[in-house]
Amino acid sequence: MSEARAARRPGLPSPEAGWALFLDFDGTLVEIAEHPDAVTVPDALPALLRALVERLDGAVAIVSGRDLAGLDALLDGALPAMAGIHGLERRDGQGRLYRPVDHSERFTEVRAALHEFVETHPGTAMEDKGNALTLHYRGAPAVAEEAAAVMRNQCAALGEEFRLQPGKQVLEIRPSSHHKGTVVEAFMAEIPFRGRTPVFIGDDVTDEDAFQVVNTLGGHSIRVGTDRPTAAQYEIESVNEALQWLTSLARQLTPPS
Ligand SMILES: O=P(O)(O)OC[C@H]1O[C@H](O[C@H]2O[C@H](CO)[C@@H](O)[C@H](O)[C@H]2O)[C@H](O)[C@@H](O)[C@@H]1O
Repeated sequence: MSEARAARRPGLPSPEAGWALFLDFDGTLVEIAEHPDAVTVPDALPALLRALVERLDGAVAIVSGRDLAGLDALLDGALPAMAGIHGLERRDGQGRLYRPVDHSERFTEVRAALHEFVETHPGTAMEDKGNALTLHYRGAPAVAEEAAAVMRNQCAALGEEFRLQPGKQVLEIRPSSHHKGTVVEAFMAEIPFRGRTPVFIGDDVTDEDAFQVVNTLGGHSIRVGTDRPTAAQYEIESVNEALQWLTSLARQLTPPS
């Protein structure tokens, strides 16, 4: 999906008990760090997420590019509903796991090429998620164009079933079949999300697919960051602002009696 600019709305939407809340992870709930393993999860975050799950009758999901195992470890298993690798793995509100495709065997040559690239380009790193291969260059920003050329060539060799997903100093090759927009659609077709108003908060290019689906469904899309055009209807400045808003949301929604 392309990045369309949405009509910007002032402030943020007023909390409603009928919301279904979808949250990106890196750059939204935690600050970006030098390396994926170096993120600091705020001490209060797992408890905040559990409170939101309680207040919204379970209709809260993390929708991330990371894998589920990594997210569970970072968030102390706070949430039943989560999607990892941009929807290539998904756990529903009842804890059922979906892994709709398994293309990991298709990556043998790409894996080898990326191993060679990171060995010869200090500061770069490869993240192997099985169904997606990620090349990080935050530690070597000067190689951005070279990294992009390698990833473009490798992705093209795999064919149209695969797409190259850029992100914050990261490039990822993954199947085109699933993205954050299809994740939101899948959750919204199921209890406890069905019939609610979707609200998505994210920061990166990969979140644009979800913003567009949420806009189409009559929900609220919120981007963390103001540095580029976005399909999101609302913008906030920072992770800190996102966490403060979520904290006030949990306070304003009535706890079950
Ligand atoms: O969809 P998200 O939850 O935002 O995940 C997107 C990617 O996040 C991670 O990479 C990003 O965060 C790292 C830690 O702050 C940072 O070092 C890196 O430069 C960022 O691109 C994660 O490692 C990726 O697998 C996710 O796809």
